[in-house]
Amino acid sequence: MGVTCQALLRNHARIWQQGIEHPFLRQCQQGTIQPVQFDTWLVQDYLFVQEFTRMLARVLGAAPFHHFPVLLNGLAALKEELAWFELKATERQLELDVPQQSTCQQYGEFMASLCTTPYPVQVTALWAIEYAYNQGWQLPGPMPEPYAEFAARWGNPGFTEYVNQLAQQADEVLAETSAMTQRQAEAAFLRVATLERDFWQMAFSAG
Ligand SMILES: Cc1ncc(CO)c(N)n1
Repeated sequence: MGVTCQALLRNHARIWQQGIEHPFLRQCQQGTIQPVQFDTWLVQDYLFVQEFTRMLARVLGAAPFHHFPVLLNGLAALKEELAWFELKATERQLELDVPQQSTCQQYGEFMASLCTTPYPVQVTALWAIEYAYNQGWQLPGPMPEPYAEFAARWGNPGFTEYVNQLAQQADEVLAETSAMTQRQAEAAFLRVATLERDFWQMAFSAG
């Protein structure tokens, strides 16, 4: 049996769950997260999205042409998302010109390293990164203010549809690739799950 996105989730359910379920998200849903924790996440995630945008641009550069529409939609959405982060930071009076914390830096280095891997590995990692936030922000259930719009950003049906399209594109190329590349895609998936857990923990430990 070849690797598919569903198979990765099934075979690594526990480590995946650790990447998408965290006290940080639970406490957002309960309204008990501390401002310093939330603000640390907000600023570091803005820095993350800058690196993630670079990654998506490189994935586009490696993609077959018929995958362009979905990836270009993703890039356009990130343009809007970066501006939204800047607005949220202004509202909360947060300084965005700060260093990346170690976990954010490690995540950035991982995303940069993907450019030397075959496209099926890159698109699997891309799907996993987006699906982690899609599930992570959705699973706790509706969030109270001021967190509702954060949950809606990654939990909304349009974003869910985008993530499903990424899974389809990943599955298509995974089916045609070598066993070695499939193993590399699996390793990238596991690395995303671990980095996601670490990223929540980084913010949760702030203050
Ligand atoms: C840490 C992290 N993972 C994923 C995304 C996007 O899906 C994000 N904004 N931040």
